[in-house]
Amino acid sequence: MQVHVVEHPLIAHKLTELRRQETPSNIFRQLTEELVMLLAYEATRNLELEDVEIQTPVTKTVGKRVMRPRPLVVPILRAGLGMLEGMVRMAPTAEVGFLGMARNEETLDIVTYAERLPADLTGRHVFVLDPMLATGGTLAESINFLYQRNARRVTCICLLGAPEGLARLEESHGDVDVDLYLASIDEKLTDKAYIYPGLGDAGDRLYGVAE
Ligand SMILES: O=P(O)(O)OC[C@H]1O[C@H](OP(=O)(O)OP(=O)(O)O)[C@H](O)[C@@H]1O
Ligand SMILES: O=c1cc[nH]c(=O)[nH]1
Ligand SMILES: [Mg+2]
Repeated sequence: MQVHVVEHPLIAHKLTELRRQETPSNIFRQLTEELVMLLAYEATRNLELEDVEIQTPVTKTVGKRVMRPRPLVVPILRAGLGMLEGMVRMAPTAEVGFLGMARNEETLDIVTYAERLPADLTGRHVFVLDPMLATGGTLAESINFLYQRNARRVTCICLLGAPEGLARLEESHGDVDVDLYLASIDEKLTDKAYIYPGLGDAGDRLYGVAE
């Protein structure tokens, strides 16, 4: 797995505002979208291109477009949904699939409660969106799900990661080419498996308290 922490003054500034406990949901959603756009610029750097012939007002010429099959963006519900709009604005040819996963906060087990993905992902470059990589259980489970559908190239975009989660991802998925882009690797996990210093529960901060 290749890990990329994207260092940029705008990312550092926006991330600090996102972490603040007093940042309200509407601003939290806006900052999340902006951060994803900045991360997506880096995370899509290696998208493959193909030639396309076009007509400008002056002449015919050969330009570039993102190679087919189209990239697939997969937000992990709920919190990953907050990253979707920024991502598809940056990658307009992408298709979107959905995975719904929730971490049981007592056992930390992952429940997959929804899926709407193509049956065969052979040859697709898949971009997984989830703001938080804590224990790594959710992302490991998502990559495993995509692997079962024949995906072999997966780029994960997260806002925050914990060292424990990164270590867990490093151990798995030898057969999948995984790139991970993050705005920050935080210090550690708390005893309740929250990212420290973190930003709290991303899903709740985006959408309100679950249950
Ligand atoms: O690395 P892990 O330990 O698996 O934890 C990370 C997961 O926890 C959060 O989702 P949550 O389960 O809270 O669901 P939600 O998005 O619906 O709030 C977050 O968005 C990740 O998906
Ligand atoms: O810090 C954390 C850990 C898991 N999920 C979150 O939303 N936040
Ligand atoms: Mg949550």
